[in-house]
Amino acid sequence: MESRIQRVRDAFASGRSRPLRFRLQQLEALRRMVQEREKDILQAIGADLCKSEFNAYSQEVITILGELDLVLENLSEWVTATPAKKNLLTMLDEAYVQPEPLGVVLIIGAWNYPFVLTIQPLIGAIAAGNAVIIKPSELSEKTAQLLAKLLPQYLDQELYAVINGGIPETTELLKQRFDHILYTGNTAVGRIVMEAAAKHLTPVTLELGGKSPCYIDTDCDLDVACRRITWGKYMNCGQTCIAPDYVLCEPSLQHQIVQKIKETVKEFYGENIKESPDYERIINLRHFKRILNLLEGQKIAFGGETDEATRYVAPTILTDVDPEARVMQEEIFGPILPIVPVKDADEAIKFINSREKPLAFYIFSHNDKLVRRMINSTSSGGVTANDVIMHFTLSSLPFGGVGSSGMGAYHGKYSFDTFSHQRPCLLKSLKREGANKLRYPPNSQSKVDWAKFFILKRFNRGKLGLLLLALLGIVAAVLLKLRLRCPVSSDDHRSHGPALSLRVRPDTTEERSYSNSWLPLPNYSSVKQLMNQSF
Ligand SMILES: NC(=O)c1ccc[n+]([C@@H]2O[C@H](COP(=O)([O-])OP(=O)(O)OC[C@H]3O[C@@H](n4cnc5c(N)ncnc54)[C@H](O)[C@@H]3O)[C@@H](O)[C@H]2O)c1
Ligand SMILES: O=CCCCCCCCCCCCCCCCCCCCCC(=O)O
Repeated sequence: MESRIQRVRDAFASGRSRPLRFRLQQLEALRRMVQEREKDILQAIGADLCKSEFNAYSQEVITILGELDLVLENLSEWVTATPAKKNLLTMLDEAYVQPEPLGVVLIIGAWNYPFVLTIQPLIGAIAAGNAVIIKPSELSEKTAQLLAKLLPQYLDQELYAVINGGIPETTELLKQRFDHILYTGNTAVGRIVMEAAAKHLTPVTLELGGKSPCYIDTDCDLDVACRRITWGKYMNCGQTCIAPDYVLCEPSLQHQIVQKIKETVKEFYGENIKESPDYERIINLRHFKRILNLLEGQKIAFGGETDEATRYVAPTILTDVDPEARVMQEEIFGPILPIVPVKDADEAIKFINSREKPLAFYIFSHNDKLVRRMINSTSSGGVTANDVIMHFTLSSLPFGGVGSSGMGAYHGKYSFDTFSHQRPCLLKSLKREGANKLRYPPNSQSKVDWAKFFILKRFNRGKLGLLLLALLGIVAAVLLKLRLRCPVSSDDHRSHGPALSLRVRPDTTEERSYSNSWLPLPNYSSVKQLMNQSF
């Protein structure tokens, strides 16, 4: 494994992943791969998650094609250095921020959207000029195998490698040094990844999970709310990181919500849900049993049927759920929707804030003020009002968690930024050494005053800076002229001195040794008077 990673590192060191043209070529090749091998991709996802080709295409492939289009269209702009604002000290220099690749990036994917969760970060990492190692989830085995087969056929084989394996391989992988790790998966493993990364001081982006609450207000179109919640909760059999985990609502709404979701489930999946091509299955037996355990002792208002042989769990709703119940302690990641009654929106806010910060928060209400109040009084990775999941699809929004739901973000330009170092560059000339004496020892109050002026002074309008510089130039010229006409001795260069007291060319060797950057230094307070409050 070490030698495999070393090959990727050597390829990065060759510098060929950096030029814009190369990055665009690789991304175009990736797009070709998705288009030419679409059938294989849909079949692999389908086999892993019992997913129809339509669902695999709309939930995974569309996102990737959209991301590729966006990056190919904008990358030339993103790689361009951004000029930085300058202060008086650097007015004549060049200052800019240049994004540069980080190096070798490790992407660890999860099984629930096995294509999107590896390829979307890969797009960002390539766009930013990095070399990449991808470790797909071993639980979505078919997609993992397909990625290992396809990517080398389309991308530079040395720069971008797929390493497959389970916990032992990932553990081994995490012992190596990377320049960034993006991990998607559960919070417990997120800690393991961060700990391993800390040994090498490797920065991490952790895309984790959590219990995403959904508040339904009484002032709300319940029909629409329940349709959207049904879609987002039962899509992929509830195995979506940003699925609404549970509903908070006033007790009077509970019954109506159950009825409306029940009707929608029938509309979406038909009388026999098991037969519906749109309804997926639980990934494996371990997760199936875990979900079954969550039902124990709960009031099932709808659904609840299960079939171990096919890992089928029906769309299920639990009512009057006790906040202390097990189903309210861990992320459900399955098609079970608990409803926890709360008195009002304030109680819902308190409830949310008393728990770990979720990955998503959903609010359904006609009341725009309430929506904004709830957003402002809670914290979560992302928020969508009057819908669910959809913030994931907007690549102009950063996607990521906060607190225990993760750190860092990606998607669109945010991916590019995540995998880039924003390198500050200041290009000075070797001229104007005279002016630089202000920062060289020995220091004095006058120098401090000047430094304060140059660094702290704020100007209301941009052009005033230039005007000030011109004015300073004039002042310096006048002072220089004065000095030439009447050289005055100042024996204490640390004193403030009277107005317009001037430094003279040093006489002693000792003085010369620190003064070879000699220039007249006007007294700050006198010049300040000249400039005074006009800026
Ligand atoms: N924030 C997001 O974008 C996002 C997306 C999808 C899933 N998730 C979250 O992920 C969780 C579900 O995924 P999962 O964790 O079951 O996926 P998983 O089992 O596929 O694990 C994720 C990755 O971690 C690796 N891994 C597992 N155990 C490990 C260990 N002990 N040491 C090192 N590596 C290890 C796996 O090989 C895999 O590549 C949920 O909590 C869900 O909310 C988050
Ligand atoms: O587990 C974590 C990763 C989550 C991945 C989730 C992927 C989900 C992708 C969903 C894609 C849905 C695509 C639907 C596209 C068509 C929708 C058209 C809606 C029009 C809406 C118009 C409006 O005004 O709202």
